[in-house]
Amino acid sequence: MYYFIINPNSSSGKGLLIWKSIEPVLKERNVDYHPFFTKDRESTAHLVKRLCTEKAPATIVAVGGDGTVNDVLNGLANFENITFGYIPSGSGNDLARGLHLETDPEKALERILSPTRTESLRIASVSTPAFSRRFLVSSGLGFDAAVCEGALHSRFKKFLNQLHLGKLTYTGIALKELFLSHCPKAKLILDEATVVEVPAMFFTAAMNLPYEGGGFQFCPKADPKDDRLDLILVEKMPKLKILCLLPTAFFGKHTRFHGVHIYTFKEATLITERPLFLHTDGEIPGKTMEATWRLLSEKLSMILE
Ligand SMILES: Nc1ncnc2c1ncn2[C@@H]1O[C@H](COP(=O)(O)OP(=O)(O)OP(=O)(O)O)[C@@H](O)[C@H]1O
Repeated sequence: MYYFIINPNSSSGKGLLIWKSIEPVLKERNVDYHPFFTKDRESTAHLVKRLCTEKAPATIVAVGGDGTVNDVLNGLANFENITFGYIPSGSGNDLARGLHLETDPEKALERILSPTRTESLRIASVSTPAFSRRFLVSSGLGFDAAVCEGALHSRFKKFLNQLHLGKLTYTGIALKELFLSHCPKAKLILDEATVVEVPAMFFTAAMNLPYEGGGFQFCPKADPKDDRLDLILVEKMPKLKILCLLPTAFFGKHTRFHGVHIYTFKEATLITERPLFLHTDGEIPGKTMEATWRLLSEKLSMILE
């Protein structure tokens, strides 16, 4: 049985249009399926948890952006009896980019119905004193999360999405945040062994896949099939230098800049001198002064081709 979890409002309504274009294929092919439309983060996770416990074995298919996948991931249980498929309909689409997934909805559906490659992917979590969330793509603290927070409330996002220029939302907000950003003192502890003191931190992101923020290849070697997470830490640097650095990150060439550090780890804790926004796959669960990222033992069986 296929359970489709559809965020109709992903990418300003594109999710619903995509669903309307693929549902006739399911009917035509007499596929056993059940659609659910999401409302918000909590109810999606709750629904997925119920499906995993009551309906497994099953294939759960998310139709939405990276945030919708994150909401589904946070409800998943009974991993060994669940197969996961994804039809991308977001504006950032870093999950699809990182896994080289098909983005054409009908072709993506075809792959899910007749898969030729399903792989076990590592998933990760972030814990703060106030909350915990799983993530599949990345989770960051500082500038990248402030950009996500800005995009969630952007008046221009809908307009730009309609012009298929959703990525520009992030670029515009990134420029604004760059000039507003204050870089706090921070301490990074890697695998309970290495301590890195950072006099002024621009942002830090733990990454399971190479891209975040709509195509920034911040950790080019991040791989959800290996046993480690990658982490990028960018120190405070002149704003002009950041403006030169960010475009190079689209090609993963930013790592040559002085002040950019890449680490790999199984567990890392970041402590900052004041609360900063934290994101998980582009969604903002809150602000925190302390975050611990770690790889989880559960593996997600995901249809890739
Ligand atoms: N029916 C709904 N209406 C409005 N918002 C919803 C609905 N269902 C879920 N959401 C919210 O949408 C968020 C996820 O959006 P998603 O990331 O999938 O799309 P997007 O923001 O358009 O894409 P991207 O992250 O790629 O920019 C969820 O965290 C949830 O809070």
